[in-house]
Amino acid sequence: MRIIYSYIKIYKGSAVIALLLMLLELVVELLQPLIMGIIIDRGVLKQDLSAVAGWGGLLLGLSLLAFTAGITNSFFAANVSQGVARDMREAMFKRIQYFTPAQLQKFSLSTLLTRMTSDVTQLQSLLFMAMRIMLRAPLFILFGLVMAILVEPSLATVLLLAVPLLLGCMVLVMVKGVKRFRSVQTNLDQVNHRLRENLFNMRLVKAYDRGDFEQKQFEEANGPLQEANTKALRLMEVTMPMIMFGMNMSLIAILWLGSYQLNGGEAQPGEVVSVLNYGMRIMFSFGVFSFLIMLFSRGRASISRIVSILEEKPRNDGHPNSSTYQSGAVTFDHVSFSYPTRSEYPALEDVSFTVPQGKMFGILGETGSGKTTLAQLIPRLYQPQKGTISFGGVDSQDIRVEDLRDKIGVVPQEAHLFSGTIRENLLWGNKEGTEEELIHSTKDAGIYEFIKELPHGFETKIGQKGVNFSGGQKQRICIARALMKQPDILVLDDSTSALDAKTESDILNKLTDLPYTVFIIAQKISSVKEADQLLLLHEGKIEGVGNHKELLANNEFYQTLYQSQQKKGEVHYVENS
Ligand SMILES: Nc1ncnc2c1ncn2[C@@H]1O[C@H](COP(=O)(O)OP(=O)(O)OP(=O)(O)O)[C@@H](O)[C@H]1O
Repeated sequence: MRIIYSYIKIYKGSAVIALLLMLLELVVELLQPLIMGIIIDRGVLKQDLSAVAGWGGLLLGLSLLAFTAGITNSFFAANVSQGVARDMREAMFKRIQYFTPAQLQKFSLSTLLTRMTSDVTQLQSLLFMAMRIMLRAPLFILFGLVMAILVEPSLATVLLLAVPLLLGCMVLVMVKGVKRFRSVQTNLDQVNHRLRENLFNMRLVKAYDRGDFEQKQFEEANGPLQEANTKALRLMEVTMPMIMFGMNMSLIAILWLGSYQLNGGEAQPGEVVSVLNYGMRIMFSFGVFSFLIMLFSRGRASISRIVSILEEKPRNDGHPNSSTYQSGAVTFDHVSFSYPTRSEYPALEDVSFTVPQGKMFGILGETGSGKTTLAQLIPRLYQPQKGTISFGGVDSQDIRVEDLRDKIGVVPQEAHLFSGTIRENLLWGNKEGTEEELIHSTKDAGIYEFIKELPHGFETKIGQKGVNFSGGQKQRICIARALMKQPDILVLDDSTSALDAKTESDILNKLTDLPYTVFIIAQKISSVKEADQLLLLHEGKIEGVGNHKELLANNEFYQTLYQSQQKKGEVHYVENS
């Protein structure tokens, strides 16, 4: 809650004005039944028209004041609630940008989306209502009771008995409500998850004609959401009539008791009307209160989901006495790593090697052998549990993560392009990049000729997820994007897999001429054969290090791999070229 308060504090001025205006409305509301009683006793019953006009005028004036206060209160309440919601979305977005992959794995993408949209909207409504009516309803119940006691204590006893009983019921409802509304939001996560996955993979769904299956999956997520919603709202549906019944009974009791007192001359008609009026308004406040409890229960569930994102600790940016990054010479020294979700299984075990600045380092291994894991440790997306990774002799832990990543260009396994133009995508790697650099990078990535032939060249629009380009074209644009950064270290994670052998070999030849340290991960020997050094990985452990010739002569693992790939023809092109 303290975090939420720190966001509200920014709008302290508006929030205080809104609350003061709300209190003004409350005071007027509390005075209205009293004045009505006075009009009846002093004006109507005594047939004193001037008293009716005087007190009636006061009532009208106060109503106008409350009306103006209400409108102004809405304005300030909206200012605070919308401002806080905007700031919170921004803060969450910022925090997510600095999430480590482990933190991203902890919160699924769908839950992040729900939290940043639906949960923040819930909080926004809660804040608005808090400043508009949330405090007014309970305060009216409390002070309405006090006023009723002041007007006619014996009649007010009925309310004094009924109100605490009904309040107790409401608190119980609130406790249950928080749990049920939390379940609504969790189910909403599931619906968003299914929706997102389906929309992102629509082409695959169509190709496999799995529309019906997907529909079923969606219904399986949508059904529980409806059930959770119904369950949460049922609580309100049952509570409201119960409260209304309790309050109506109290009003009947007041009327009954009032008629006795009137007959006995112990109370004035105006006093009975006043207490009855307070009772009716308290009943109305209970109605508002139960709606607010629903909002509050839902809002509380949302707040805890928002806060858990904001409370995630930012990544470790290295030690305070950070050394500066020196060079692209990379050393892994007895590195072992397990993913947080599979801590018992080492994805990498005791991996040691050194790559001098400007050399090409190939990483080979069967699927699941730890190649991508190794690549992710280089820009410090994960931290190894054992061993050290150093750059130019400086421990990566001592280098500020921004400095480190600034020097590393990564082309991930999945070629992802953002919607926008080709130019925008390339400049994403280096927003200050010149036209010359764009041409250079795209030429090195073997995609310049293709872009030049497009009717709009670099200004060609890329559809969502790059739908209007082939897999190989996307891979080459992604390589060019990394080259635009002019990094010291380039990490290509199986990024040439969709290219034909000739294009692949042309690009790799270009890369050898560049002064970068290149890590190239591949499944095929042909993709990495020209590398200065090759690292063979098997189940997270090193099976050998050396160049192609050395490994072919001395390493049994490599020989077997080579022979099996030769049979499939996967190394032929480069062998013969
Ligand atoms: N985020 C993750 N959480 C838990 N385990 C993971 C995660 N990513 C990978 N692994 C596991 O770590 C091991 C190494 O995976 P990695 O992705 O590094 O293999 P790879 O050699 O790159 O495989 P491929 O060639 O198929 O991409 C595998 O057993 C994999 O199941």
